[in-house]
Amino acid sequence: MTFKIGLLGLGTVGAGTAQILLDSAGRHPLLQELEIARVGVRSLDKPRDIDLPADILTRDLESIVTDPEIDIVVELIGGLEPARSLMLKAIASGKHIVTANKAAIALHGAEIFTAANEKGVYVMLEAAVGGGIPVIQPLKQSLGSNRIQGVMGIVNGTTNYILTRMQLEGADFEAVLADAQKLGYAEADPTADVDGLDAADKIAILASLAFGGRIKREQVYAEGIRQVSAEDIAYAEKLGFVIKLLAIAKREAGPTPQPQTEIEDRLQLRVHPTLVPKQHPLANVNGVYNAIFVEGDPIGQVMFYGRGAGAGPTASAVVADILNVAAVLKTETEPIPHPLLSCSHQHYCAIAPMDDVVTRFYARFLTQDSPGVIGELGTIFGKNGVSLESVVQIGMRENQAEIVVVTHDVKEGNFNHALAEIRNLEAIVSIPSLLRVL
Ligand SMILES: NC(=O)C1=CN([C@@H]2O[C@H](COP(=O)(O)OP(=O)(O)OC[C@H]3O[C@@H](n4cnc5c(N)ncnc54)[C@H](OP(=O)(O)O)[C@@H]3O)[C@@H](O)[C@H]2O)C=CC1
Ligand SMILES: N[C@@H](CC=O)C(=O)O
Ligand code: NA
Repeated sequence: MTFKIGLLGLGTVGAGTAQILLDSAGRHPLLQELEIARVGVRSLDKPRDIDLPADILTRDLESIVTDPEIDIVVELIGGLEPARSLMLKAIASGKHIVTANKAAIALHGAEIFTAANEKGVYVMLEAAVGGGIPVIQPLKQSLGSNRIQGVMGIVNGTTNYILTRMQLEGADFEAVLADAQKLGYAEADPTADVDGLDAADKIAILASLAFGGRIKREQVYAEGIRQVSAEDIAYAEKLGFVIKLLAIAKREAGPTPQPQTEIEDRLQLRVHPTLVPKQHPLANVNGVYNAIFVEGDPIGQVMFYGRGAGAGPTASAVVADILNVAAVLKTETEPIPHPLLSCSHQHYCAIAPMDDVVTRFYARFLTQDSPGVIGELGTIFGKNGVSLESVVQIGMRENQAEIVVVTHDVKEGNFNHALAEIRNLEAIVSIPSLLRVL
């Protein structure tokens, strides 16, 4: 039996995928039944390292997604359009989809999965989160018996690379970003990565799978790493933390669900730089590596670690998805959505507003060097129900006292009330940093 693949895109991940498909020796035997039938690209003249017959390349991607010969469309062009329309057209033509496109799935997943379920086809997306790290299928299948309490991860390699170098070299964000761009680790337009938008797409997808409901992408709070300074990294280090961009999806403690009832708990969904205790497993995930830390009942804690990007690792996940679909097509005469491969969520998850999120905070204040400032800060925090874990004044910066505070768990709304009052204190010159603490 041969399964015909229509590959949309022959860039980093597309070429990596083609490379695996053309070199099946020593891999799963089912690979020998996969054939790259057609490849859609933007430019036919571009020199390519991959050896494919010229006549299978085309700029007419619509003709691929409607080609009756094609069984599986592999979307690796990226971006929202025409990726979304091409996937929908492929589904309407009865094709199964494999994609690495977290942006299109995070924003248009509901539309795409509804169409796929109506048509009885699969949409597979292992490569969309954590690149080659198996995390989508584990959430769908291997962890299916668990009640998931939280999913939290370092899911953006670019920002982890930048933060790791800032940590090691004591360098500032802008300098490391410029160097990362020169070395090809960060894209020319780094917005989606450094502003946390890529991580927000990914946590929206993970949360949907972990908590069994749809997520409105605009409800994911996203804060990037531009404001993280060398000073904060140094203070964090002294206090026993490293700073990481974490993507967090957490079930807010609610009543234990009764058998047969839907869980109506709210979710926290947020991406922001976070002070992570050095002994936490995520604190030791460095460079371009990604890791996803899951807590479930009864499994407890489990962490998935590896390369979140790059041609080979990402293509590893793409081809695994193709194999999963091919395996199902081989054994089912009439494809019906396989309950562990398809996505049948209907309801939207309730998301807690950020003001209700309970977390610890790190705040750095520059103040006049006058007596009683620490006392005034303490009084305002206390009045607003913010309990302090530590207050340190290590040094002076340009004739101003630098005071660093770490709170105990506090409702974000209460913390913000306290800050509003603190800003009005005469002795406060500025509040250069506010970061959350794990
Ligand atoms: N790169 C990575 O490490 C990772 C990427 N991803 C995701 O994988 C997907 C692909 O990324 P990547 O391989 O890096 O992207 P590239 O930019 O390297 O490749 C994109 C490919 O799509 C083709 N293409 C783009 N737009 C069109 C269009 N409108 N019509 C026809 N062809 C088009 C390009 O054609 P041409 O070659 O002619 O220019 C190119 O072959 C994205 O969704 C990305 O987010 C996910 C995880 C990691
Ligand atoms: N830009 C992403 C790569 C793909 O998901 C990252 O830096 O992690
Ligand atoms: Na993955």
